[in-house]
This record gives sequence, C-alpha cells and structure tokens, in this order.
Amino acid sequence: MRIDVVTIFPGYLAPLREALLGRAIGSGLLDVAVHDLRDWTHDVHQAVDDSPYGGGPGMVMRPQVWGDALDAVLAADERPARLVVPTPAGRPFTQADAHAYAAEERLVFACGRYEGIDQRVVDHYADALPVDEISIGDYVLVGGEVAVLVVVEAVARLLPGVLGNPRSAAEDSFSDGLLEGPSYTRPEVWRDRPVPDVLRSGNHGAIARWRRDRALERTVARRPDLLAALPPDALDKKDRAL
Ligand SMILES: Nc1cc(-c2ccc3ccn(Cc4ccc(CN5CCCCC5)cc4)c3c2)n[nH]1
Repeated sequence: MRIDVVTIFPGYLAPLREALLGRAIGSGLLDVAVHDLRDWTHDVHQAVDDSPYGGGPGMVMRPQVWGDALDAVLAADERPARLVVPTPAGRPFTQADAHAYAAEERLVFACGRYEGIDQRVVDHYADALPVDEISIGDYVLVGGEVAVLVVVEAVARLLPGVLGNPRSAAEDSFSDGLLEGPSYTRPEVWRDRPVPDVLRSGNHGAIARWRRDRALERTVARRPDLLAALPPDALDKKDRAL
C-alpha cells in the first residue's frame, strides 16, 4: 500500500517512521510519502490560507494551492487512490473503515489546518475518485495531522505481515461488537491484588465465559450504544442472564 500525506507540518508525521510502522515501511509492506503543501505555493509569502467568505472566525485554506498539490501527488502514481480528509465535521472513522482502507492500493491524506480547507477541493476531487471526510472523535484538534497518525496506525496494523501476531488484529475489541475485558499477566499477586482465579484454572470453557461476562459488563457500563447496535442473535441466553 502507498500512503501520501499532504500537510504544512511534515514533521508532525515523523512518528510514522518509528517502531511497528517504521518496520512495515522498511520491509516494503507500506510506502509512505509526506509532502509539504507549501511546495505548491508561488507567492513570496507562501500563503496557504485566506479569510472566509461570509465572515466567521479564523482562516480557510485556499483551493488553488491544494489543487496544485493534490494534482501533482495523485499523478505521481498510477494506482487508484482514495482521498481521506480529516475534519471535525466528518463521518466517524470506525474499525470497519480501517478494514476497508486496508484493502485500498493507495490512500492520500489531506491535512487541513486553520478552520479547514475550501469545500470546493473535496467537491472537485469527489468527481474523480472516492473522497472521505472523516472525524476521529467528537473533539476539535488544531489540524488533520494527528487524525492521520491515528488512521494510518489503525489501517497499517491490519496489513498482512505488519503485526507480529495477526491473531490480535482478528480478535480486536469491536470485532465481536463488544469492548474487550480486563487482561492480566505475572506476577500472580501485585500490591495485594491477585489475578482472578479462573484465569489460572486451566478451564478454558470457564475462562471464555468469564472473559465474555467481563466484556459484557464493561460494554454495558461504558458503551451501551455498542449493545444497542448488536444484531439480535449476538447475545445468547447466558449473556442475557448476566
Ligand atoms: N476528529 C477531529 C478532526 C479534527 C480536525 C481535522 C482537520 C482539521 C483542520 C483544521 N482543524 C481545526 C479546526 C478548528 C476549528 C474548526 C471550526 N469548527 C467550528 C464548529 C465547531 C467545531 C470546529 C474546524 C477545524 C482540524 C481539525 N478535529 N477533530
């Protein structure tokens, strides 16, 4: 998979080259190119923003610079691409989106700053390729770069060969619609807190039941919306008895 990121702060994307993702890039599983939007400015001030039509706070990013940048970046590789534009006003990015993006040959991310990018940029490219305006949560960041780090990490870990232990991606929380329950490792007792006995019993049926119960309890307490979204047959009689 090829990933391109266009931003006025290329340094913000440096963490992509660390650790797991750094190894994925090194092993050729992932090809990441970060581009400085200002390379496509032509004025001495390298202006990328201007005042919003209709008034309002802050500045809006100019369409011309983004058009020149995205035309050049898209033309640099013939693989079909999906354009992903983080925004507070986007559709929520989910694990299902991460799986869908992991199947793409190429992702191009447009990182806005200020109050965002002139809407005509998204509208223009939506005539030529799939464009997603996505939010990573109901809070307002200063720009799209952190959202891109989140999305790239969620997608890259799903690529075959990137994770040392592929089972863990397959057994992600949300994969069965519930939050995952608590995890424990050695020592058996830590600061007078023992590991739950069932986990040391070797009784795999009882362990599976206990883990399911803890996942249900946690989901009820923290994410009742996930329960409501479960298909009707997702909870069995024992689940409902909890
Ligand atoms: N999930 C998520 C993604 C982002 C994100 C992504 C991309 C950009 C580009 C710029 N910013 C900053 C910014 C600040 C203020 C506004 C205006 N808006 C007015 C009404 C109330 C909400 C804010 C918009 C954009 C970005 C923020 N934040 N959170």
